[in-house]
Order: sequence, then C-alpha cells, then structure tokens
Amino acid sequence: MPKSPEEALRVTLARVAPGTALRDGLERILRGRTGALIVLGTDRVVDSICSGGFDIDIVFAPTRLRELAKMDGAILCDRDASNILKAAVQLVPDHTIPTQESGTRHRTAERVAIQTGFPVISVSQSMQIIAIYVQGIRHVLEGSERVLARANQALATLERYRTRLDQVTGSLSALEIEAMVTVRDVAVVLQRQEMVRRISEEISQYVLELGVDGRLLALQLDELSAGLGPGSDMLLKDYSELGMEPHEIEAALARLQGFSSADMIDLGKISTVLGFTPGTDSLDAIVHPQGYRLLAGIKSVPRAVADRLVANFGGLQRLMAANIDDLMAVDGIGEQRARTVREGLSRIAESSLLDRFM
Ligand SMILES: Nc1ncnc2c1ncn2[C@@H]1O[C@H](COP(=O)(O)OP(=O)(O)OP(=O)(O)O)[C@@H](O)[C@H]1O
Repeated sequence: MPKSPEEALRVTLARVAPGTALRDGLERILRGRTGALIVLGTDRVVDSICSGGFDIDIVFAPTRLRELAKMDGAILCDRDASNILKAAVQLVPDHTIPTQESGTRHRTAERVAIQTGFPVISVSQSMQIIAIYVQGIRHVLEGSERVLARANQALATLERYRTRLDQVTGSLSALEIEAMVTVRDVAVVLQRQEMVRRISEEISQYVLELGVDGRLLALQLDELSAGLGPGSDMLLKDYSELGMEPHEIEAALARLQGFSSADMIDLGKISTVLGFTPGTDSLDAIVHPQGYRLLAGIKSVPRAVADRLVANFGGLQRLMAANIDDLMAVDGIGEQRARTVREGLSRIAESSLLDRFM
C-alpha cells in the first residue's frame, strides 16, 4: 500500500537518524564543507531522469559517501542506503513541477522527491544544513541537542495532558455508574484522548529522529503512555448515536484526527464525531453508555464476550443490575466468567465512586 507523506517521512527519519551509517556519512560531508544530492531508491522513473554519471554498486560506507560527494552531480543509493549504486549523475526532473526552493541543488531535490516518490537528501554547501525531501515535505535535520530540547517540552506537555485525561476519564466512569453522563462529558474525554494521541505521536517522531540519542526519550514516552486504558474507539461504540459499524468507527476517528487546533477546543464539533448535531442536540443532554468501555477495563473479559453481554443487556445500567444468574443466562458465559464480570463491574463502581467523593 502506498505510504502517506507523513509515514514516508517517519521511515526516512529513522534511516538518517544519529547512529546510522547514512547519518555519519552526511555529517562527514557537512564537516568537510562540501554539499551533496542523494536519492534513496531507484526504479524506471529514476532511470528516466538520470543523465551521465557512472555505475558503481558498492556497499555503503560513510567514508565512500563523503568521497563521492566531492564530485559534481547526484549520488543514487538503494532504498535503505545499504549500497551506493551510481555517482556524479545529472538529474533532470520535470521542470513544470512547482518548487519553493532556490538554488539548483535544492530545487532538483524537491522535484525529484515529488516525481519519483523516493526520499531525496540535500546537503547544502552554502547553508550548512541537511534537508530531506519526502514527496511534498521538506524537513531540515537538526542536531540532537535542539531536537531533545523540543522533545522535552513535548514530554512535559504530555504529562499535563495525561493527568487531565485520567481525571476526566475517572469522572466519566463515575457518571456512567450514576447514569448521569452528558454529551459534554463524553466529548471532553474524546478531546483529551485525541490531544494525548497527538502529542505522543509528535514525541514518537522525535524518538525516530534522535536514533541512538533518543533511547531515554523512548523510555519516558513508554512510561507516560502506560495504562492508558480503552481508547476512543470504545467511547464511540458506547455512545455513537446510531451504533457504528467498525469501519464507521474508523472513519469517525480519522475525522477526529483531521480536526484543526481550533476544532479541538470546540466540544460541539467534537460531539459530531459521535453523530450528534450541535444546535439540535444539546451538549447537556443525558446519554447512556452501552458498557463496552467499562467491560474492556476488566482484563479477563475477551472482546467477543463483552459484545455478547452488551447485546443481551442493552446498556450499562442493566448490566450493572444483573446478578450472577442473569449473567450466566448469556450464551457462552459460565459461572466463573459471570463472577469475573460481576466482581469486575463492582470493583470499577466502588473505585469510581471513591475517587469522586474522596
Ligand atoms: N540537477 C542536478 N543534478 C545533479 N546534481 C546537481 C543538480 N543541480 C545541482 N546539483 C549539484 O549541486 C551543486 C551545487 O549547485 P548550486 O550551487 O546551483 O546549488 P545550490 O542549491 O545553491 O546549493 P548549495 O546550497 O549547496 O550551495 C552542483 O555543483 C551539483 O553538484
């Protein structure tokens, strides 16, 4: 499947991260105050825009890259930069492809990346920067210290967002048990989950970009992401107006992920993901969960069993009121599992209410 530009950028960032041979080669070129134009990948399209140069096909080594970069023209490597295939190549991309760059090296890099779909790296001799071009995206590589400074700020933000998410999720659980949930309460949790997802994704990109320098950051990200509990898909299953099919949930989540920062502070807009219409449906209207999210919080209840329980009882309140015999009447639920569900739900109820009133 073709990758989105953002995914392709992430793959390329990992390929040029500190600790890789490619990054070592690029740093050598930068220190040697020469420039370079490097294409990562070849196919018929790349061949069709290559002129001159010579075939070498040797195993990649940082020193080889540095030496070949002393010559005029571009260097072609294979996708994962394990081999250097050609050097001193003149690239002739389609000149009608629009480019924002000035300078022939960078204009060529941007056009070749767009025309071929392969990542192109330019090392600028005059500006002393390494830039990667992936489809339509340009990304300038920075030193690990600067990336780490930004990553640490993002980590602090994630920590704050996580605390707030835990608070609103806890209070949603308590409201669910008291049957007092409003559309607003659900929208706030969706909003907070999405904000945590966005900042975590940003930090994951820093981890990739930092390579060997990002190990500690990766551990911190893991720690802050641990125990996040059921995700936004469970909220949609619980509260969507008409009951959504899995593909509809996926589409609704994709829409949420596409919301702008301004949309993200508008709870009315967020409630549309659940199928509510702002203006017609009040954010203060009471809504009732199916119970999927709380059931997903009980570890030993598989998803298929949770689905059967919800289908049978048709809502969390009736599920909470069910005794062991009622639960055992559901197809495929024996005494052991019925007890697990009963005890799990009681435990959630007690701890949610305790959290709320302590
Ligand atoms: N179409 C191309 N194909 C291959 N190599 C190219 C191409 N265009 C530029 N280069 C390489 O880039 C070098 C620098 O070109 P130029 O000074 O015009 O670019 P620039 O964008 O100003 O680069 P820099 O920022 O490194 O100064 C050329 O000497 C050549 O090696």
